[in-house]
Amino acid sequence: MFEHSVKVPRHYKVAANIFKKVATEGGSVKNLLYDDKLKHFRTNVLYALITETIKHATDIDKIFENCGILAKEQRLDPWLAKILTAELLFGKKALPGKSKPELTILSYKEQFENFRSENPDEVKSKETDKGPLIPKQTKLAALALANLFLYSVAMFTLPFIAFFGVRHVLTDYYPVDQFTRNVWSVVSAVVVVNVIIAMYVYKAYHEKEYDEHGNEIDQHSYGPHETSKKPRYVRINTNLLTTSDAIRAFQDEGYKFIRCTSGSYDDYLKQIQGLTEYDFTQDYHVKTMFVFAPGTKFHDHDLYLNNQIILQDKATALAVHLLAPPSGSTVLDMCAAPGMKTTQVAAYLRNQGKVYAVERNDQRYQTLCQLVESTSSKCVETIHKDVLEIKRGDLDDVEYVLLDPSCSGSGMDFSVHNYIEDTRLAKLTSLQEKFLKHAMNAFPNAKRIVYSTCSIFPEENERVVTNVVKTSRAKWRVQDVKELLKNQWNNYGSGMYGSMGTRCLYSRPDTDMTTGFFLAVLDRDQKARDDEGKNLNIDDNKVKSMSKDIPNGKAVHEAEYASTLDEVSDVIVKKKKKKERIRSENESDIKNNVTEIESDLTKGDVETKMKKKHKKSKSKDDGNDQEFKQSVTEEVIAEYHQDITEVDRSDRTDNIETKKKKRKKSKTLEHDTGEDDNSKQNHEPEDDGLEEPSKKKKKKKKSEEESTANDSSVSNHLDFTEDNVKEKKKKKKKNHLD
Ligand SMILES: C[S@@+](CC[C@H](N)C(=O)[O-])C[C@H]1O[C@@H](n2cnc3c(N)ncnc32)[C@H](O)[C@@H]1O
Repeated sequence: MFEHSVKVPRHYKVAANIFKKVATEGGSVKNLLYDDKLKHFRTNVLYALITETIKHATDIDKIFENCGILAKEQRLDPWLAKILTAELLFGKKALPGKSKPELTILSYKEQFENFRSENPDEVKSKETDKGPLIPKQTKLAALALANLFLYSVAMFTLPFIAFFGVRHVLTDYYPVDQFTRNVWSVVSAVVVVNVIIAMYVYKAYHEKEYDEHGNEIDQHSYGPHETSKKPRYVRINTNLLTTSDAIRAFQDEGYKFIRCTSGSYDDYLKQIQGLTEYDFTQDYHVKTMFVFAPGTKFHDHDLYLNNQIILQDKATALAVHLLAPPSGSTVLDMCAAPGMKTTQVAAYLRNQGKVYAVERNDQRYQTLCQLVESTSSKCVETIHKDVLEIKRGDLDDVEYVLLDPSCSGSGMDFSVHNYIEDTRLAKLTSLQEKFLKHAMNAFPNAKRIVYSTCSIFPEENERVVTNVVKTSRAKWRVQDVKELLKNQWNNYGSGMYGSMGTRCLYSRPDTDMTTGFFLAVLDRDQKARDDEGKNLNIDDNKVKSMSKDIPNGKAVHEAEYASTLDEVSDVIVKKKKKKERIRSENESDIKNNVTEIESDLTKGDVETKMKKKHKKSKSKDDGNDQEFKQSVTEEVIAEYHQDITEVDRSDRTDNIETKKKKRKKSKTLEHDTGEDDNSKQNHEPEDDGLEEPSKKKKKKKKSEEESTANDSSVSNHLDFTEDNVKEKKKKKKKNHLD
């Protein structure tokens, strides 16, 4: 049954019109295809279809005559009928749609076939299917050899001609000595040799690439470092176009939609390797993404120019796929420009919710804004800022974090980036760790972080993740992507970094047919989140007010704190004991112990201890030696702060010494500034944060101050405790005066 509403694919109609013009008015197919109206059609597909029809026109006429199809099917356009028949019998051997003309031709298929087999002499088309006498590749090879021959002839003749020519001219026309004559002759020969070499190099540089079938590979349709094997991935911007409309539009242009027939990722990989230039299929994981044959052009395509489709690699799209923020949620893209993932998140959220897209670099920020605007990513709020300056309390509503920091880009083309200086790599990894720590600490309601890079160096990947997660006091867990992708993936992180490494994903050009990419999914431990929430309720405002009074979490120098000396010392002793106990326990218990330690410093405990110590100190303070009291207070408070920091550090499973060394090293490296990295996703230079020393020094100082004040929950806790101590002291002083 045909459906009246189903239209004939547009490229068949266009082909029929051109075929009719060529047949009735004359003219060349190529010229007729150079029509601006056809710019978004795949002209090579149209060309192939029309020439195939012309080639078999006599055979088709005979077949039609024999079947009487045109007499029986009065409403069937004969030109279209011939195009469709050529496609069915000599082209793709199938008709994709369910339009009336297609179904009519299909209903005659058997008769057509019978006639062909019964009249092999009349219909010779099968033989002509064998293709040209000399294959395209052979022609190309012959051309290349001829070129080479030409250059070698030039190389062995022209320098001699130059040498003897100049010598002859100088001898006959210019009275110069023999030495000068020889010099000029040799110079001219050398110049000619170099000119020939330069021409050869220039030609080689601009040489077109051909695939194994001899078809030209369009180098502009790939990214700067993409290999010819990589398919063309097209993401549908579902803010502007539905996937079903996209499928229809591609079909209208002559592409055949190939459905993935089996349930496994491996079968899908086999399938996409066999895609012809006429086919496309849906990506196995990201359902809003379609896969076309390598080299498929889209840069002039209307859908691309209208931002309805985005040319984005599949691997990078996995980051958002695995972040999986539900519609309505709040997402932070920490390093957003040019905005591929930002706009993908917006589409994923169906523009419901919020996406904060942060970018530091001026120019890249402009690009980000443009892409956000043009893709109609309405739920995105762009923020032009260094993301490390966004502090706890600034974006507390963030639930999902996308962290795609600057990296070496080694995944874009291994051959180009397989060498990276150790110092540069160290600088990058130090920054990447800093970003990840910040993602973990500055957004109290964040549930999931996806950390990704387009690097294939484990130092920027598994090592960053394991180093940082180990210090997160069991608050964050690396999720197993194998489970998340239901076992339908093949490349994972290295076991060298333990199970955390193997839970991460790699996407590899040779096996996954994408750019090289890494990603890790980190989920906040639910219990830690609840605890954090409680802490936040208590001290959120206090932290803010204290941060003004107590810059950088340093000790407070108030004289009235004197009488808390002993009390604070008690706390320190207790904390030291706990610290020892924590060290001896295994990793899974660390969280509970830390909570225990923290509870030692809660308001109630401190209050009770203060009351006790107040009595003691009152008797000691009878001498009213305020100066002495003040200096000792300062000493003890400083000791108290140092101790808390120590406990915090020792709680971590990392070796504290190594960590200190690392910190020291990374600080030095930050001062050793490096040049800006070049973005692989955009032509603008990517701000990788490795900038000049003077700027960096200032920024480093600033960010150190901020990170001390904001980075860890311990410093919040510290502020909170100090706040209570201060309050208690005020009360105590008041009582004392009374
Ligand atoms: C790998 S690119 C991000 C690509 C982006 N996620 C996408 O999919 O289109 C890294 C970006 O982070 C930006 N960046 C580097 N340091 C930053 C910082 N401290 N704050 C905000 N953005 C930063 C760089 O300028 C660069 O644009």
